[in-house]
Amino acid sequence: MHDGSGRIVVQNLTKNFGQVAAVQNLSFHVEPGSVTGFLGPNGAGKTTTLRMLLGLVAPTAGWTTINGQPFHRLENPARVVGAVLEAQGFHPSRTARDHLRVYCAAMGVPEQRADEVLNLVGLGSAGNRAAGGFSLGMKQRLALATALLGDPQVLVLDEPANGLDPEGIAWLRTFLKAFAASGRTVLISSHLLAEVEQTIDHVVIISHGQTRYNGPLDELRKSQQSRVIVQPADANKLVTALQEAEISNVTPLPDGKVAILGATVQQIGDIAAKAGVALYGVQEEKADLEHLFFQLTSGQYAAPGVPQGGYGTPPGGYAQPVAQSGQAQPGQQPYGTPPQGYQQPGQPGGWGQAPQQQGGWGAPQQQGQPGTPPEGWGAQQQGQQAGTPEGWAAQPHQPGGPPAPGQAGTPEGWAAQPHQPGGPPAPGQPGTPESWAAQPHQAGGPPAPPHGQPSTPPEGWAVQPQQPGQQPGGPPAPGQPGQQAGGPPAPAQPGTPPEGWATQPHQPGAPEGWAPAQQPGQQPGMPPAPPQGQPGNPPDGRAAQPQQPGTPPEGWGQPPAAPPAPQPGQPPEGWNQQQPPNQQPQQEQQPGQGGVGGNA
Ligand SMILES: Nc1ncnc2c1ncn2[C@@H]1O[C@H](COP(=O)(O)OP(=O)(O)OP(=O)(O)O)[C@@H](O)[C@H]1O
Repeated sequence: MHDGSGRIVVQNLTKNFGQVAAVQNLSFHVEPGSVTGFLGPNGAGKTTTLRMLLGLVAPTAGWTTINGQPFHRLENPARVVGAVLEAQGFHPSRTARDHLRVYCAAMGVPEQRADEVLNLVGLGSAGNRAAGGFSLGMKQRLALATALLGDPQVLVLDEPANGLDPEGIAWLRTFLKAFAASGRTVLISSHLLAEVEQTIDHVVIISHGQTRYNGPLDELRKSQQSRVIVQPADANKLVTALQEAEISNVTPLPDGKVAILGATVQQIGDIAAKAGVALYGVQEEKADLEHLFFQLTSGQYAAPGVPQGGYGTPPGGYAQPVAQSGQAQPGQQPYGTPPQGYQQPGQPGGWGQAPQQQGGWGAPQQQGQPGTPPEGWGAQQQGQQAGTPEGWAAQPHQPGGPPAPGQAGTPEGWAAQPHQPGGPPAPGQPGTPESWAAQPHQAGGPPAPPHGQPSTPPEGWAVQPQQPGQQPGGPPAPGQPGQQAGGPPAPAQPGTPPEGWATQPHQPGAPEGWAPAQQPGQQPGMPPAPPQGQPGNPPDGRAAQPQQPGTPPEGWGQPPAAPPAPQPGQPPEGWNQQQPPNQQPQQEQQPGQGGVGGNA
């Protein structure tokens, strides 16, 4: 259940990689209806922050929510968040259309959605081309198309303009503005303010993992005073006259000119005239946001010669983003026209339009009712979600696996059986399947433990004995580098299953040689089933309750009733002081199940 707000909250977020403090006590909000730029120089901590937001990396401290929920607790993530962290990993020989069809199948959206999003991002005419031959900019578009498949409410894009040509950047700008104008939320990162300046309304600037500015871009602009440079006949006389007029921020320059802050051209002209000083030239220098960006972020890998100071200080404090009101409804705003280069001939409709709601998958997002079990806690514990690609919805998996995208048999790399939740990546890629993003928590499964807090566990989670490889106070054993959240850890050795993954006969869709060590009878995403013949013998820590239609299966207690949506500054739902009833204690999690997949 989530509050449907489209709001992103990052609160006191901290991430240390050993001695490297990648993110330090970062807090900001991103509101729907606007495009927020997440800016900082290389190594500032942007990607790490986004990875924590998407449940790919466990924070050392603090928390993040989308729609009032940690990512791993979103019931239908791909309908809520579309994310692109890197536009890589496409199967090189798979066509763009087939790439998207694979995701359509797993998400349970109609196949024609693949063509819709191809057209939307201007790749309509390239749908039959193998993604391996795509340029970087085309890969960016394909990654964006993948993120849009679920018609998400929130878009999170890491350096989306990377590789785009000027026309592509202009198109992306129009697209994102229209997307936000339809009442949705857009968060884009960049290390170049100039690249996104015309796209964003709000800006969060970080450096060294810390917030330097958070607020409307206009306020940042206004905070910068213009500087007036004059060339007087007598610089000393003018400086004296200006100081007598209480304009004290006056700097004589080596070339005889005078730089003045805090006065208009007209004021300076009047004072000069009164003092009898001729002016041979007057030049007003408008505040340069790029310059300010350097000021705010200088010091972190700053190159020599980076301009320093001179334009006044940025506004004090960190302004809170302003909530938008009177926003347009989704679908109201056209997204503009993609560049001609990738336009699908003969397809005037379908793009230039906001994503349309479509029956079956485009219906308004279901809002759970307080006091009712969250989706997936019904009598049927079917439809557990496979590991989730970036921007994927936690849609029930198709029985028998995803349909073949235009090929006989199963799509390459896909198992012809329900995917194991949190199981090995499917699409035939060693390590990570293309564009897969985190889906740590399985819909309908026991809530995954929230990210750890330093020294104290997240509220609502009892202190559990530390697991091997687990961060102190953190979530269950972290994965290996290259692991996708929701997926298995990357094997340490080729051919060796990662810890917690038993070597088993190869299963279709699973990386060769290893398979999740799932217990017999265990439901995907659920704790081990009670032993046969022992009805009512629930897993440890779960209350035995008679099964009712529409209630959790036998042996499962009622899920906790949803408390009110968290307020800013408050921890998200489920982070209560007490361990919620029926939530699986951390040490009971099965390997590869639930849990945050990123390397903590
Ligand atoms: N898995 C990791 N292990 C160790 N250090 C890491 C890891 N991931 C990130 N870091 C470090 O954390 C810091 C922040 O990195 P991050 O990638 O978040 O920065 P960024 O702002 O996205 O940079 P860029 O603009 O270059 O992409 C860097 O010092 C980086 O080296």
